[in-house]
Amino acid sequence: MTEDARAFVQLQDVTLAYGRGERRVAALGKTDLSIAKGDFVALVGPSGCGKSTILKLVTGLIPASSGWVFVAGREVGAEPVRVGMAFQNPTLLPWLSIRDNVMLPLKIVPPFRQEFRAKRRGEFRDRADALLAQVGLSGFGDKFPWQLSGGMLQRASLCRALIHDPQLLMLDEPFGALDQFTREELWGILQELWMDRRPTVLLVTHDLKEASFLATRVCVMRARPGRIVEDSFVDFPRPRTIEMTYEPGFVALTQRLRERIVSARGDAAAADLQEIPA
Ligand SMILES: Nc1ncnc2c1ncn2[C@@H]1O[C@H](COP(=O)(O)OP(=O)(O)OP(=O)(O)O)[C@@H](O)[C@H]1O
Repeated sequence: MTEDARAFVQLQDVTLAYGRGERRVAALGKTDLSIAKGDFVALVGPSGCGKSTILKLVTGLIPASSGWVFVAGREVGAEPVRVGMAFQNPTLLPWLSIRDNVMLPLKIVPPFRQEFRAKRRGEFRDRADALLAQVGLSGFGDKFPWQLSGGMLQRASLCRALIHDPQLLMLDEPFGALDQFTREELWGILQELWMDRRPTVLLVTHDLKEASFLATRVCVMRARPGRIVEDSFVDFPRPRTIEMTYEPGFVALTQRLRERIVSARGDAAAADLQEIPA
């Protein structure tokens, strides 16, 4: 094992199988992935190729079947790392106001939790309101989740993911349930938040335009077993705009990613056929 000292997240020779015996599913074949601090990496690929599995391994939710996962220079789980998460479903607590939902990580995560009682009506409240304003939700802090639209809830969910200045931001299809206009608006907001704070981001998405707009690197995966088959740098200047997504270079990138995914699907199907005895 050789650890990459510059990497903030590193998967080395990692494999992951769910279940045992007849129920065993080889979700991730031998995988290496190195992500520098402050990088924004998107994982794309067909359903079931192991994208969410990589997120779970990096957050330490599941242990690797073999290999090593390092975060911040230590084996995952050895040292607490501040992680922020957002999913397709915003999962805000219905009985809390939007502001209290956003402040939730400050109540739970050290070192903030020790100061929560003292600062919840002052500094922490201001911090939540400033973030809500940055995503266009000024004045909505006292509302409850049922009073907001899907796009507004997802903005609040991004605030909750970022309130405790996470070192790692894990996003699993955060905009998957939104209409195209709201989604594009939120790409701009997420890009701005990332440029301001520079957490290390891992984004899982099925939307190749979203991956190319937001990420500095796009990793294409294939299924059965899951592996990374291509790792592309995206060097369009920032801040990126929606207009840029219609430019030839951008369109060519998304087309190439699409072709790579389609051909990887073919490879996977061929691998499956080889595994079936004649
Ligand atoms: N808890 C589990 N138990 C058994 N198999 C699982 C479990 N979680 C995932 N799998 C299987 O592991 C493989 C990879 O799943 P994973 O959720 O990582 O894929 P994904 O690329 O995120 O898929 P999607 O794009 O559909 O969300 C799939 O074949 C899936 O069915």
